[in-house]
Amino acid sequence: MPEPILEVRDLTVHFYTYAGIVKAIERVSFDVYRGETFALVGETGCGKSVTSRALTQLIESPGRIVEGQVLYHREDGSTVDLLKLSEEEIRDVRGKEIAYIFQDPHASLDPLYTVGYQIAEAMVVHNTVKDWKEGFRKAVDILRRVLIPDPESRVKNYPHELSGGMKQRVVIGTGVSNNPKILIADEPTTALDVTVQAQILDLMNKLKEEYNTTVILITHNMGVVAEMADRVAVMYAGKIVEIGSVDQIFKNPLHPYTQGLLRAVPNPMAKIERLETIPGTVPNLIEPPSGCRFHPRCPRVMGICKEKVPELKEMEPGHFVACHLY
Ligand SMILES: Nc1ncnc2c1ncn2[C@@H]1O[C@H](COP(=O)(O)OP(=O)(O)OP(=O)(O)O)[C@@H](O)[C@H]1O
Repeated sequence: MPEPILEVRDLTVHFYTYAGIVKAIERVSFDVYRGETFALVGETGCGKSVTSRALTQLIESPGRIVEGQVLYHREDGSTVDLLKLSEEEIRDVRGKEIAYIFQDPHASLDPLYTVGYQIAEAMVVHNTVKDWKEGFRKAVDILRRVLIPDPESRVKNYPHELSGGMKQRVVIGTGVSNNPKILIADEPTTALDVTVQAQILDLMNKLKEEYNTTVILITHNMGVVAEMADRVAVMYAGKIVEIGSVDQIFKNPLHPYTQGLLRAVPNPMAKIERLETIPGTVPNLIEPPSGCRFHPRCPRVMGICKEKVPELKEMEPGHFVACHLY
């Protein structure tokens, strides 16, 4: 049996805005297993980023409500609910045990400091090195680890002296500097050129193998999922509609939304019929559709879909779907 490192239960995030309450994610539940790459996929605005940020209390808007549980199982056998930790405790978890890589490397690095300083700082702040001197020495090793050529001189560069791909390598290096147990990568390659994207994905796979890090990958790109992930959760309008292994999702997608997503990408593994698009647009999350949130766009909609919210059901071992068809 795979061992969960995270158990997310009924995670809900609402934002109070002038226009109304945005129900960004609603009772989202999933497990992440130790050492796997778990992908969260779905269209823009479906709640991938909110979910990943909520895991470590990174939702900072003043009018937000966060409910549910995020159980984190440490290697020593202890378990904590990350949503219950104090600000100081969760700050220590972030960066040390659970690190983030965000989409835009330009925004993740401070233009005023050298890359060596920024990598060293991540270690000094969390006391994983004894002083700045050790931090700078390790920063060179980290640049080497993320395959930056000539790390001894690059460590003294400012971010503007590096290409986009190199910057994202530095961001990844900062992320892994404290050997985190979980790395949360939110669209880590979206802002980069296609050729550089492949290199960054290769690098992440290599680091994951080397350090047995668990990776949570946020992406809207099913091609990236096929290449990187072990398991996948498909999100639609703030709900998880399907969870399964990459094979289950690509070879036997059950939810009409998952089937639509796969049709939208060239996908040699899928056996499904190819239609061109999913008609319609993503719903407004202030007044989401009743019942199944996908029903207004669903080609197989039935009467019950408008009335009843479908729960996730296990259709084969490890393959869950929330759809009234099943
Ligand atoms: N601070 C906020 N206040 C109000 N609504 C918000 C806030 N942050 C996010 N949302 C809303 O929550 C929903 C989910 O957003 P989220 O960023 O998680 O989507 P996403 O799937 O990650 O999209 P993308 O791929 O574009 O990043 C969206 O409707 C978004 O507008």
